[in-house]
Amino acid sequence: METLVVDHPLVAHKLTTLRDVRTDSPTFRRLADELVTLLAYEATRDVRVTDVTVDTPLTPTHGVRLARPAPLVVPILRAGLGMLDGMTRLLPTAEVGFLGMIRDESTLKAQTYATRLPEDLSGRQCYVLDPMLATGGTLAAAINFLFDRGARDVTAICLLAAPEGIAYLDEAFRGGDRPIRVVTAALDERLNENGYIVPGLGDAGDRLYGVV
Ligand SMILES: O=P(O)(O)OC[C@H]1O[C@H](OP(=O)(O)OP(=O)(O)O)[C@H](O)[C@@H]1O
Ligand SMILES: O=c1cc[nH]c(=O)[nH]1
Ligand SMILES: [Mg+2]
Repeated sequence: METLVVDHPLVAHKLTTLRDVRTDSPTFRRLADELVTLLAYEATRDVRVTDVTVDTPLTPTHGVRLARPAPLVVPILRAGLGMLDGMTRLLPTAEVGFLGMIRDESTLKAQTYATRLPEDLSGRQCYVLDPMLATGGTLAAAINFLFDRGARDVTAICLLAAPEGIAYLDEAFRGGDRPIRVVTAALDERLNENGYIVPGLGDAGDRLYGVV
């Protein structure tokens, strides 16, 4: 598994305000949206393209367009929804599938409450969106859903990741024949006793959408 921590002053600047406990929901939503676009620029570095010819006003020239089938973007509800617009702005031809997952806060195990994905993902490049990679249980389950349907490779875009979650994914998918990448704005210190990322930013879903 490959992990890329995007090292860029604009990313660090926006992440600092995102972490700030005084940042309100509207600002948090805007920053999450902006951050995902910056992370997506790096995350899509290997997106498949096909060669084309295009006519400029002066002459035909070579170019590329996104290959078919189009990539699939999969936000993990609820918090991952806050990253969808920022991603599709960069990849407008992508299709979108949905996974609804919630972590049981006493066992820290992920439960799936909604699945809306294409049946056949053979050969598809997939981009999973979830702001928080904590224990890694949620993302591992999501990646298994995609691989079970034939996805070719999976890139997860996370605003924050914990070392424990990276290690869990590395172990869970070791020796697999399909690539996995995690692109994140920061690799934080650790998980606390409640499974929250430290220093983190708290509960991403609650900060985006309120406590429900
Ligand atoms: O790596 P893990 O330990 O599995 O934890 C990470 C998950 O926890 C959060 O979702 P949550 O369960 O709070 O659901 P929500 O998006 O509805 O708030 C987060 O958005 C991830 O999906
Ligand atoms: O720190 C964390 C861990 C899991 N989910 C969150 O929203 N935040
Ligand atoms: Mg939550």
